[in-house]
Amino acid sequence: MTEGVNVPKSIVLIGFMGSGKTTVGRELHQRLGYPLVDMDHLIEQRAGKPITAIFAESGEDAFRDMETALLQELSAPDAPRRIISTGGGVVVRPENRELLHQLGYVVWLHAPVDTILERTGRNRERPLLHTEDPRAKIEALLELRRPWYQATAHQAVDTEGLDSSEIATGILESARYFFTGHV
Ligand SMILES: Nc1ncnc2c1ncn2[C@@H]1O[C@H](COP(=O)(O)OP(=O)(O)O)[C@@H](O)[C@H]1O
Ligand SMILES: O=C(O)C1=C[C@@H](OP(=O)(O)O)[C@@H](O)[C@H](O)C1
Ligand SMILES: [Mg+2]
Repeated sequence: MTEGVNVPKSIVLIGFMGSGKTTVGRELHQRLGYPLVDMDHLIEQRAGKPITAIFAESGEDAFRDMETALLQELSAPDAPRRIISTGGGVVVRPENRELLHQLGYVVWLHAPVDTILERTGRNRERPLLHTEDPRAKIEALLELRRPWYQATAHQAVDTEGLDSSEIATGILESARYFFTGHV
């Protein structure tokens, strides 16, 4: 059997909190019509509570277990082609990085720290940034995670100064080559 024949490749968005994964995922979903899975939203829906409550009541490890279980589910051989928006910490586990890479065309959205700080400051949805010094936390996590984003992604996109429509167009232009094999 030719490798990958029964595993339709999805478009997978990775990157730090506030890089635009949820927003660009919606844009790609609208353009392509592929089903959208926003992992955070699905986890919240299934748990019946927001991520802040999952972290507070069960801890970060329990949330990471939910992410890994969901990635395994999304990797089923009969899965449809999808748009998948991940949470920013999905790359911390090596088994997740492997699963992400197998799932399809992986795009790393990134943005400067000031932009991340501004975008994530708009609400209190991200428990890891409920700290005295969110900038220092962002810088420390970015330092740790950057190599994992880089190693997992097929494409990196600097989102600074671009709106979600422009970002989606850039992704689709490059994804075309990945899916068709033609340059
Ligand atoms: N390219 C962009 N330009 C300006 N604002 C953006 C962009 N992408 C996302 N945002 C805004 O930044 C915030 C975080 O975006 P979101 O899509 O939730 O990021 P993520 O899912 O990566 O954490 C939201 O308020 C969103 O509207
Ligand atoms: O970076 C992280 O570890 C997290 C990112 C969040 O998703 P977004 O990247 O969509 O904000 C969410 O999964 C959770 O708060 C943990
Ligand atoms: Mg998101």
